[in-house]
Amino acid sequence: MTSYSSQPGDARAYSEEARLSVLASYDILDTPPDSAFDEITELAALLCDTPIAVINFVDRDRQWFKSEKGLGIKETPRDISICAHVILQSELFIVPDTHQDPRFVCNPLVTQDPPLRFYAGALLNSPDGLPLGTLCVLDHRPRELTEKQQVALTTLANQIMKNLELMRIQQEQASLIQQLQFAQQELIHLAATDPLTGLYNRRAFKERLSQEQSLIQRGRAPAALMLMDLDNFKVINDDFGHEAGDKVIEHFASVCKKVFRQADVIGRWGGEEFVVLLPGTTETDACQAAQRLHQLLAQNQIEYDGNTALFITVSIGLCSLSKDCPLEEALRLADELLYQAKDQGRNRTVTR
Ligand SMILES: Nc1nc2c(ncn2[C@@H]2O[C@H](COP(=O)(O)OP(=O)(O)OP(=O)(O)O)[C@@H](O)[C@H]2O)c(=O)[nH]1
Repeated sequence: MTSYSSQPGDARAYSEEARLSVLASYDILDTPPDSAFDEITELAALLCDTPIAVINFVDRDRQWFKSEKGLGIKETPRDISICAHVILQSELFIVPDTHQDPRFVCNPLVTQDPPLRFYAGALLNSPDGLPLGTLCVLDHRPRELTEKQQVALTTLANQIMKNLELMRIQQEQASLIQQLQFAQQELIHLAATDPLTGLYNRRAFKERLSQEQSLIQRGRAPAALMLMDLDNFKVINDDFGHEAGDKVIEHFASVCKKVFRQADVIGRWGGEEFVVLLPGTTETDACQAAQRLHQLLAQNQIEYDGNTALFITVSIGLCSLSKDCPLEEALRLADELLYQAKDQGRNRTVTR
């Protein structure tokens, strides 16, 4: 770690890495112009009666100007920065005539035409005392600042830091609000999701179903509704254990996700019972989707425990959700049709 100290005898000593890390925490470097800062440079130039005023931050290898009046550049290398000297001081830094100061007489900003002859910089100190940059005023002629002008420059520098602090707090608040919104979305998602399958849970599915019914009552095309129950599921649990049963449920959910369309809503009704809402779908079309599901289940075995292959089948009751057959009636009907499918030997879809 580099430890910078100003001139021998100057008390100011700090870790340059710590200073740079505090500067980075304000996230101010390379930000667009901001009238809140431009107004301060304007005021500094006015109060100190100088043609040039600058708010700058001293980065690792450069000084970057957040706001400048009368200079016409956005940054300079740090090695020709006068402000880089200021951050090694603890007071207001004034160079009445750069031509008389051996530290700056060869500085390109001083030898250029027109030269910078006068410099006064007030430190921008972080709350824990680390110098981040300066508010400085410059002139093309040698001169002094009155005591009042010195107080004004220092006060404006303090105002800049208060402004920066406020901006940082606002950024932190915005980021906290974003995190809260994200967590809220996550909670809403979790509250609506069955943890084992990632499908809608019964409560969320019912809510979606009611929405669909309201839309249908207002003229939207009827939807199809399927109630599905895995066949002889108890045997799987009994023969292979609950873990195998859970694996089967996950497998069934993933096959459903492949079979049904994006617009269809698949839910876990409870245990080994599932529901699907197919908006704007006729019973005939829904029946074809159900047949695809039966086929895909027949074609895809479930590998369990390395050497066990399980096949599953499902029984389905399928009906329409329409103006004439509202929600509760449709659910009752689908349940009745599902039982018929079981009675007729399972692994089938029964419609009215
Ligand atoms: N592993 C596991 N088993 C579950 C879960 N939910 C319900 N079950 C079990 O699923 C089995 C359902 O059995 P039954 O209602 O007799 O139905 P079935 O064996 O599928 O027979 P049919 O429906 O007549 O074909 C019960 O043993 C439940 O304990 C679950 O989340 N995981």
